[in-house]
Amino acid sequence: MSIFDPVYIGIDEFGHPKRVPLIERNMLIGGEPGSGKSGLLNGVVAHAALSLDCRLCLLDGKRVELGQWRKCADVFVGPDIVEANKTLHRLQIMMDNRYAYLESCERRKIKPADVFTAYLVAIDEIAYYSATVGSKQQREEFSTRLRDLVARGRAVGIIVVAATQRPSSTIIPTDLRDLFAWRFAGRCTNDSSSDIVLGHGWAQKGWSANVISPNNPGAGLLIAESGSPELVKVAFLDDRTCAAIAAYAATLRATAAGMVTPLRRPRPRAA
Ligand SMILES: Nc1ncnc2c1ncn2[C@@H]1O[C@H](COP(=O)(O)OP(=O)(O)OP(=O)(O)O)[C@@H](O)[C@H]1O
Repeated sequence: MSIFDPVYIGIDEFGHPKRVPLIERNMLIGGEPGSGKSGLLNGVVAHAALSLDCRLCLLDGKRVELGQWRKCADVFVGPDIVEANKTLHRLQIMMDNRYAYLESCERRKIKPADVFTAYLVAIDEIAYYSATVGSKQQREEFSTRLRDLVARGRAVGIIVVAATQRPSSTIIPTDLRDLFAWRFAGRCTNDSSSDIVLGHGWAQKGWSANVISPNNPGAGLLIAESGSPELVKVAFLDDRTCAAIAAYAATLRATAAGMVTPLRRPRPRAA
């Protein structure tokens, strides 16, 4: 698999597979607790983990939402704001170096099989780092660094996929929201939370994630940069499936890095 391939996320209203291109794009996932955000986030991380042309950087304040992918990741940050800020800073330095390289080659963006690898930066619960833990200064530092990565990372292969169960204007200001090419709103507690994820005015036009049944987790409205929302049901990977994919992806990665010998088929015996 490749991170340049569209990522399978579930099915649309007609039952057709829904795939979204993620390279050179970011994704925002919002919705109330239990609406199915982790399902989508895990599906995206699974695709990236199985893509050897993508490296993973995971931030998860709860540790357990993305914890299973730890063995496939370059970096895993738990509930530690200092580590989270350090990690985003390192990504910014890498981003600047990549831009310097592109400039020197007179190129504008990453291409398949490039000299540098794409990075998926997956964050479960932006609000944990941007509004809950640490000092005001540390939270602001996190928000500023994240905004920079979302704004400038795309062309150099840095893909940010971030989830929040608190879609409010303080957590996701409009100017940050608009930088996410893909936005998914699982069930939201009111029209205004739904608009904060999808964009202002969609609830008034009849597109509100507030009308999604609480008994239908994984269903939500997906919108692309310049499109209209569409109803999708995201795929759900249970714990066992995630663990199995993560173990397989970790072996693939170790094999590609030459750390373990690939399993060979036994040779047929001579007659
Ligand atoms: N696509 C789906 N199909 C069927 N069931 C689902 C789907 N997505 C989620 N669920 C069910 O809903 C439960 C909650 O989903 P999930 O953990 O993804 O929600 P969440 O929005 O991430 O919640 P939280 O914000 O509390 O982390 C899951 O444990 C699962 O049982």
